[in-house]
Amino acid sequence: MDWYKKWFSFYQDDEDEWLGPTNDAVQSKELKTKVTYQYPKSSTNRPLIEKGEGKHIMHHRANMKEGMSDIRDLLQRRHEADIRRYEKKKEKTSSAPQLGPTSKQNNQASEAISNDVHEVRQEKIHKKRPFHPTEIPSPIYGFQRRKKQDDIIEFELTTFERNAENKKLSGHEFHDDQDEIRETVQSRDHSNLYEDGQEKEQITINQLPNRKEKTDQPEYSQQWAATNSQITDKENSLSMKIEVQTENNGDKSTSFPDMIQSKQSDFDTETQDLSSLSQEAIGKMEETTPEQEKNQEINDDFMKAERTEAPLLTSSETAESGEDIQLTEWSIETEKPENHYLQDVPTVNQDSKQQEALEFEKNNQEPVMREDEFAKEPDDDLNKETVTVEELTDTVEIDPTNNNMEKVEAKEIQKAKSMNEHKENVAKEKQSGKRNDQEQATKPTTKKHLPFNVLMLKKDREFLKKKAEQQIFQQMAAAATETNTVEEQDYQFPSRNLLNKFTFQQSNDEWIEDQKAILNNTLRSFHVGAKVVDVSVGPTVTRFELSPDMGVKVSKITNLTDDLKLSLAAKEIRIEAPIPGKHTIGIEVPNKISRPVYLRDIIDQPSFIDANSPLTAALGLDITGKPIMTDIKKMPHGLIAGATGSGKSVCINTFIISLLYKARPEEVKLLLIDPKMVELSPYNGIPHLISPVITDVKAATQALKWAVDEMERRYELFAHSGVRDISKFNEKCEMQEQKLPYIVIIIDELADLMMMAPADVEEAIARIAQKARACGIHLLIATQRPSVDVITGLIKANVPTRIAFSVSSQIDSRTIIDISGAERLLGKGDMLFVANGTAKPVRIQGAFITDEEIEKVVDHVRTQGEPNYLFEQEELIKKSDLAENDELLYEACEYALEQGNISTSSLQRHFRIGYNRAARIIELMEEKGMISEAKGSKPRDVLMTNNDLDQLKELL
Ligand SMILES: Nc1ncnc2c1ncn2[C@@H]1O[C@H](COP(=O)(O)OP(=O)(O)OP(=O)(O)O)[C@@H](O)[C@H]1O
Repeated sequence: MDWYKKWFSFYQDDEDEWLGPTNDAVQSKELKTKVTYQYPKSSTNRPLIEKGEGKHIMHHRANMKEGMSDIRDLLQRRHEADIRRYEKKKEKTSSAPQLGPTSKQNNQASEAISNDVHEVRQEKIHKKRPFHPTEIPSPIYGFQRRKKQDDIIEFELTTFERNAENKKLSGHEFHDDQDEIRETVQSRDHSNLYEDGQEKEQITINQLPNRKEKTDQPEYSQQWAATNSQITDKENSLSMKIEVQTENNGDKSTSFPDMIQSKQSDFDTETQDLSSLSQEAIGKMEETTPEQEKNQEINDDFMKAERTEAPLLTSSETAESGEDIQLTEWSIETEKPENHYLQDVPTVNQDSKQQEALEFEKNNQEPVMREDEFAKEPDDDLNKETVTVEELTDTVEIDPTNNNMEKVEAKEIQKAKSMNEHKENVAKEKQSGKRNDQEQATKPTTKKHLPFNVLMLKKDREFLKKKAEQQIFQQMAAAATETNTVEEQDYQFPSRNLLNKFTFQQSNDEWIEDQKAILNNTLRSFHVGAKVVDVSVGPTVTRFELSPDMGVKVSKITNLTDDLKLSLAAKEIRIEAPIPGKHTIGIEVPNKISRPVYLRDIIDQPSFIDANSPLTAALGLDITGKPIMTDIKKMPHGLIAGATGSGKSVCINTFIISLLYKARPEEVKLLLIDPKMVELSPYNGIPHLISPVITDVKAATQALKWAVDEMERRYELFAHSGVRDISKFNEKCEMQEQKLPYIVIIIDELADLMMMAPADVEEAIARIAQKARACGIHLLIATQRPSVDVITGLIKANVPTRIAFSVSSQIDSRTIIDISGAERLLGKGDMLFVANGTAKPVRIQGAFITDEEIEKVVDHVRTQGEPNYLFEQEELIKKSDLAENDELLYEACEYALEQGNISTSSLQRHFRIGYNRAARIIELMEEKGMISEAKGSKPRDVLMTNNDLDQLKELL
């Protein structure tokens, strides 16, 4: 058997794949192979080399050695050729620069040699693939590199560009046709793709009416319905294929020229395109069926269609591009009677449907995009479409078998679905974009505007803020314009006859003479040299003016207050020593019969009528009977304080009614805050109001904050306008509607506000009192508790005008007007008025107004216009609640709902916040009824539901 082994081993070197019986020689070779190609020791996983591969490598090595010797020879020859060429060149430079035939031959020979060498080298190098330690083979692809996607994309892009160019040249609406077919098929549910073939047939019939039904081939319809969008892509691919075949054949025969001509006369070109597309889609679908025989038949059909293309092209002479060829050939195939798959299919509403498709196409035409921008800026969807076309082309040609076809079709279905979704999105975007066609027309290119500065600097923020505020001011001015113009035209001041007028004539001459005599006698009895020189009879008080002798101290007289009071038998006397501007000391004795002061008495006065300021307010009559009125602009803020029942509310009413008699709604706006809820409520609905009368303390606080913001806005406006105050600003305004109204904020009871939110209220009042004068915002604060915790030093220091009604103690009087005297007032409108800039108070009997009078005036004013409220109380309350809430409140509630219970410590841990904040959040949650009360050391129960959480989210 040795000869047999020798003979066998002789062939073993050449037969790489031979695996014969084992012998020593073979084993030794295999061992050598293993030793030679053992991988270096490392932790890296290496692919195993099988025995057969080792033999391959050995064989390649042997071949490589031979190849290397060849390469060496070729290199040597090439080197020699180079040397000869170099010498030739040298000779040329020295002699005539002409290339003789020999040099050309040499060059050609050398190039041929070099090419041979290069080929051989490439071949050998390709065969040789030595192990490279740094190169880790892929577990899937091994050493073979994965095909780069870029190449595919490049190819696809070039294909797309070519298609786009062809479309541009042909002017056909092929893309729209595809879209239409795709959209009609997309309306079907893709989830039942492989369930009922009959249903899919119906889909095909309904959506593409000119397509012929084929009931004996349900799988074709299934594929058609499943690959709705890919059908058109396949059409493209097949058309491309047929184009190539057409070019190669060069022989284009006409199988059905008559039928083509008849159909061309029936439909226009675009309709034919549409029908041909859909028909070809079915043809394509049929081509992708699992039956190979039918595939062959379909291929035959395509070949026939290809042959029928030639006369149409030659006759029309308009189809210049490949796309045209493609479209036309599908239209021919649609009507082809030889296609036995389509013979029995009836035509359903062909004319009407095609007409609809044509109209739809015309309506959605975008010639500018198609002609100019289509080729320049290809859409992504078109790109994707082209991708699918190429992919489908490959799959159709490569996988003719049934199993492969099914797999490919499944992949195609997935791709088609994804592409359909993309198409839908693109279609929606296009529809929305069509609304702004004109705007887009002004933008020839869709270049993105890239901001050069992406950081928002502080300067930028300030600029934007100022810009926004200016816009707000302009909007406010515009809003005021609308309301003011109407109000100015319609507003009429209330008549003075709406107020009661009483004539009170009473002679107290005897009583005055008696009181005068009593005073003189009393002073004489106390050995004080002074006598009554003048008597001033006021509405409630008569003032006797004493003129002290020389050397008599004023204090001597003032110390006799109680003695005089006793002798006069007066309820209360007040000594004003000395009377400002006089050499006399006044002793104010209450009248025996006091006379009320009505508002009409003040309003009827020429001084009030002639007053220019819209903020003129009537106060009352002084001791001498002189009407006293004040200008709120000059106050500029007032504090009204007095005991209960002293007449504060009446005083405020007279202020408001006076303003209604002097100011138009566009001139003065009122912000009424009435925690007592009943004092100022009659004024609801008048056009002078900024908001309805605010009765809630929280809303009042927010309203004061709004006033502060308004003050700040106005000052910024003045700064922009270059004026210092509101009067100058209003003078500068050319139009009435641009003028700013004065704002009078009246708080009837400050004590309530100070009890609820002392810090916020005091801060707001202080800020308004400090700055708001120039911007036309004025405060009138009334309180019945003139204690230092209500009228704080901060408020007092910024409210210069004080009105003190009767108080119970001298301390309260000092709190209000910094001097005593208010404790000696008689009440019922008896007041001490300390005007801005004056040190001495003036005793005034405040004007009185009845509720009926108020009602009449308010009714009249209400008829003059509707109020234009800037905000409602509810909004303010909501805002206040929001301000009180913590930012983490909602998240904390959510967390509590998830956990089922909540505690301060768990909030601290979860949100990483401090104890104070966590405890405040817990309190807020408890206050809102979200969680239970404290249960000692145990966590609180959660009482809220998901609905509560949703409501809380809406509120926040
Ligand atoms: N100027 C006035 N002339 C005559 N009577 C007056 C005058 N002012 C108040 N009165 C009388 O005093 C009463 C109480 O007045 P008013 O309600 O203004 O007091 P008040 O200080 O507001 O009390 P409260 O703080 O409790 O509301 C009025 O009903 C009225 O009869």
